[in-house]
Amino acid sequence: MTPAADTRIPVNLITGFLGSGKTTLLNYWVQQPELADCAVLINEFGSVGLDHQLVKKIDEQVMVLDSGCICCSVQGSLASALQELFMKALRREIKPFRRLLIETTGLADPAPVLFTLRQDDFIAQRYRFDGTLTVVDAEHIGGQLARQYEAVKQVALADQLLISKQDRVDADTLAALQARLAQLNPAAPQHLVDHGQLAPAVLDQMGPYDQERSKNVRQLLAWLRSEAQQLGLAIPLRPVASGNAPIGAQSTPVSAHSDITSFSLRLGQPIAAARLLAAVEAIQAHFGDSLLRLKGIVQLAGESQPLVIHGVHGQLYPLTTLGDWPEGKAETRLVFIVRAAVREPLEALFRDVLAAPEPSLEERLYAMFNPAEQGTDQ
Ligand SMILES: Nc1nc2c(ncn2[C@@H]2O[C@H](COP(=O)(O)OP(=O)(O)OP(=O)(O)O)[C@@H](O)[C@H]2O)c(=O)[nH]1
Repeated sequence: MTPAADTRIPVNLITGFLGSGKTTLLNYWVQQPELADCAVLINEFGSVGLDHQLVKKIDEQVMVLDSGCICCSVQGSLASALQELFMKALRREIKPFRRLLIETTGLADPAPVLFTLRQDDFIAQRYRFDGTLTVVDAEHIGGQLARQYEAVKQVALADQLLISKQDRVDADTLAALQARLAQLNPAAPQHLVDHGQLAPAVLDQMGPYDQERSKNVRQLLAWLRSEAQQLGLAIPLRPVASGNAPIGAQSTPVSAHSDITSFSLRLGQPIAAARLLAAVEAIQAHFGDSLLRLKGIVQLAGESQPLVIHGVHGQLYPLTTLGDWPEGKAETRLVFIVRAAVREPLEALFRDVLAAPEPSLEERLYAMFNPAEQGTDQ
């Protein structure tokens, strides 16, 4: 079939490690007129989905798949979600869409998702895979490539590499990163993305998806495995996919990312800004690299608007405002993605610092003039 005669809906995967900037890019894209007729499917790691609340244009075109990570436990749910979207558009329950963007979890392996798109007959007849865009965090990717096999695979399987957070690194670091990415994936063009801003025209440079290249995926994966073994990276075991669980159904969380876990906190009372920052600083200081990601919606004392908090490893980003409270409910909802080994002590420390009484003025002055004594009590 020639590309022009192919009327199937193009599907793009937007992948990239935890906190790399996928939702920020999607937020920009869903507001661009060129992408007015696209649908978005967001998959999240963890029990509490937040990303779909953070994509500004929340309407029926944005669908969340939160029953697990699509690369491991919920390939059946992915197939159901794709079917449901298609049937809803057919019944005019949602606007017909001409492109589908799937945001994977930050830990996803793109390969099984590609497999689902090709193997399910219903889907293969209605959707065509149109390539993977991998968002790469200029500041953190070096450490992620060294420690996480998922990050290496996301880069290696990309059709286009989108480098975010260039503002956080110097020119030499950026040049070294670009050379490293070219070494890992010489075929993928690289684009710089500034706070999510990238012209959606990159999507036109994708297709037609190179069938020859996709045949080489197996070869590429075999090469990656041997590279990873040499580098001493843990290769996640791939579990058997569970059946056709409906979207949002509670399925037993089977995950290939077994050394990583998530937990969430909901707090009904407003939090003092100083307490929240102290709690975040404490877990960042004590658990460093084991804290992969923190994100959430926060109800700060004295603030009527919801605020969005983002942390990636030891980095905390400036708080931003969100228009409305999700589901009209004012409460703090925080999601942590951490190495399983530290989950309990990290959660306990966070709760303890959050619940601690406000320091007195004397204590604050003392801490200010004796900074060396800070953080040495653990
Ligand atoms: N300085 C800077 N910050 C950025 C840039 N792009 C994204 N961010 C920030 O990085 C943080 C994480 O961005 P997200 O878009 O939520 O990342 P994500 O990949 O969707 O995260 P997960 O879904 O948890 O994997 C947010 O605070 C963003 O504002 C950028 O180009 N520069």
